Amino acid sequence: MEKQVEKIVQWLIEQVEKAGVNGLIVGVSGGLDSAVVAHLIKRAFPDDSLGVLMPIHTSPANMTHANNVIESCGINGMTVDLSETHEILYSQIKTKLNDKNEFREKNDQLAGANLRARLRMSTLYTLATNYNYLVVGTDNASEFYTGYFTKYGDGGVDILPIVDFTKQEVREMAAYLGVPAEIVSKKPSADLWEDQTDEDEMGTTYDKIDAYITGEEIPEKDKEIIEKMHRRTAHKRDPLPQFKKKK
Ligand SMILES: Nc1ncnc2c1ncn2[C@@H]1O[C@H](COP(=O)(O)OP(=O)(O)OC[C@H]2O[C@@H]([n+]3cccc(C(=O)O)c3)[C@H](O)[C@@H]2O)[C@@H](O)[C@H]1O
Ligand SMILES: Nc1ncnc2c1ncn2[C@@H]1O[C@H](COP(=O)(O)OP(=O)(O)OP(=O)(O)O)[C@@H](O)[C@H]1O
Ligand SMILES: [Mg+2]
Repeated sequence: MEKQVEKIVQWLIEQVEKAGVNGLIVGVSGGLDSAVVAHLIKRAFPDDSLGVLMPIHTSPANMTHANNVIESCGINGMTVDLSETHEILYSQIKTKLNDKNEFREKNDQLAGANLRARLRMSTLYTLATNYNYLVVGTDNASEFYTGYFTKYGDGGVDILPIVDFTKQEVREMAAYLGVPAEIVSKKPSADLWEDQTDEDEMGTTYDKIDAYITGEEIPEKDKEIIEKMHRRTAHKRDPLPQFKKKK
């Protein structure tokens, strides 16, 4: 693990040099993936790394976890509360839709949730411009394969240091890096609505996804769920479709 971490840290330094910027920034949620990334970027840039807490009606427990991450790695921290911004923008959009009688209740939760992720992305890029930093993504291999992220939300980033590691590998890396134990053992959640857990929403487990993408056999039912997610989200990984004047 030590070698692996050293390699990632070196890679982060190279990315910053190549881009000609000053450092790195990440959103810190109190979850596992961002805890690992915060620790990694602090190692790469002790004086030029920033972890940003962006609560949107976030639970006190998650805020405590996020603050514990900032403390455990000693990274510079900042909190930008987006609760009111989210409320104002989403209710303005909903008012417009309701005026036209076109508001679709069944898409309400997902639309509001994806807006959270995109407000966080906008906040990170605003800060990145200020400091001349790159925005670091927290996607792991399991999330990337299944497309379990918001396009241009938490998926809207400059570099992906842990995208080649399964959730289990990220958990092992977290323990090695000194991420607080309660975060290492916590259930993965996008916190996009109350009591959301990734595994409930996906209908399969990270253990199964990890096993599948590393070539192990898993039950047919889980294979189908994972392959369906992978197919449905291909557009998030592929280059943008571009109309060409000439073929
Ligand atoms: N074939 C296609 N070609 C090009 N674009 C296509 C497309 N199909 C949809 N689209 C576009 O993509 C949009 C749908 O994608 P997207 O907006 O991402 O939304 P979608 O994939 O529907 O939802 C995001 C999922 O990621 C999960 N998530 C989000 C954020 C964080 C985390 C976490 O683990 O922390 C998880 C969330 O719980 C939810 O299940 C559509 O509204 C449309 O604009
Ligand atoms: N409240 C928040 N404040 C700051 N960033 C956030 C917040 N919520 C989500 N994010 C950003 O969105 C990313 C995607 O969330 P995701 O839940 O996949 O990762 P995580 O919370 O770090 O780990 P886990 O998947 O184990 O919950 C986070 O890693 C973080 O960068
Ligand atoms: Mg989370």
